[in-house]
Amino acid sequence: MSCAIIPRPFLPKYLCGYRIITWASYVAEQRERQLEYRLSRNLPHSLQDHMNTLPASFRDSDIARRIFEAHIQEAMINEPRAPPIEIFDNDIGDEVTPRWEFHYTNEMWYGESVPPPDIKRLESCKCIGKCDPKSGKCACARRQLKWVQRYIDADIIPSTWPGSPFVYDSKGVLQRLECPIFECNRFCDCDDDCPNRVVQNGRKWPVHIVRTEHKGWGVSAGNKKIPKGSYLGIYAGELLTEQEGEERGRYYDLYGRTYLFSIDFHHLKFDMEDPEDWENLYVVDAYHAGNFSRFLNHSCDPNCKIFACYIDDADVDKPLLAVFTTRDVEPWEELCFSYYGDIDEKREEIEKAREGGQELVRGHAVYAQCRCEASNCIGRLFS
Ligand SMILES: C[S@@+](CC[C@H](N)C(=O)[O-])C[C@H]1O[C@@H](n2cnc3c(N)ncnc32)[C@H](O)[C@@H]1O
Repeated sequence: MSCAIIPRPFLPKYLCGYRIITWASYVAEQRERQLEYRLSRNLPHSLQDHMNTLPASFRDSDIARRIFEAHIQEAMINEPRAPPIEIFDNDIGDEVTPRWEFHYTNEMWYGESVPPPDIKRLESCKCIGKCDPKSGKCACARRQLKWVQRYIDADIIPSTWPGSPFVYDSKGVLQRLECPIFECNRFCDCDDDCPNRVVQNGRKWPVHIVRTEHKGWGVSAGNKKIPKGSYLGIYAGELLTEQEGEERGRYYDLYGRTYLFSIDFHHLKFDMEDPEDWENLYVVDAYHAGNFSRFLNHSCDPNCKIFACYIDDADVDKPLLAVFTTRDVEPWEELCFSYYGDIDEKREEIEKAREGGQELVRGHAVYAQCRCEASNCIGRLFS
């Protein structure tokens, strides 16, 4: 614990009547303040409302497409190195833009009864410049290693690992494709270009929103190959309690389209005697608010995955959902993740049910035929 900052009462110091402000005193004060965060009840909707009053001929015009792209660009203010996102005209279907039904945002919007980010309990490192994960002194490296170790103990990942305790290499490429990610945070002493700051520094790879043949809108890579382990963006949206997610889910199921993501990562169940007893606390809903990642379709042979990523909230139940590639992606290839999490586990579950004479088919519109076209497709969505 020698490097972790442990919150303690902070007593300001004075010199000749002037208050002395140091980085340590600044951090101590900031910890006592509430981090500004967005409330889902304040989601803007005037642009969508306005567009929806205009005739369909305008909404289906190139001007509408440009307005949508400008709306996206506006939300990219915290991603200075992110290439612009185009709504790609690939001549599939009639829609020129996605429906004007959501606010484009890269942020999380907190729903009713969701606690604000817990910054008081954040552990932070005291590294100078870039963190040296092998020094043994970096509190963030030690915290990451502690979680990696739990995966090793649970036999989920091999115990031999030639890399550093961080899950990223020195260029910010994700090396460990199984564990949650613990990045350095706002109270760490290290620089902004520390190799343990990737998600917080934003997307760098080009992606586009495209029409697909059978799955509505989707996301494709741009004109560059994207290497395995590259960060693409967070699955942004409203952070809701499980109860609210369930209520909304009932409508989405009937409607046949859902943007709900349950925060039920493996590591959250580690302390449970029986993981079946575990109860989900939060979900992310990208229906009314979200970014390009709300258009990521499901594939039974995915090239992306969503990882739990912790930055400025010490509450382990409220990670950011960070999308990374899990293999090299060709230029213009569609980007997809598995809506089932571990698709092989799901495949086994379906096989077992079939052997037992059961079919896991449910009634609502959302349990549709999977159109991912993978050779090992399991056949249905959300079954
Ligand atoms: C998170 S949204 C993805 C974006 C969506 N395609 C759109 O146009 O907004 C999830 C919905 O996309 C469709 N979808 C995603 N993956 C699919 C697949 N493999 N096969 C068929 N439909 C899919 C389903 O309607 C699903 O409810």
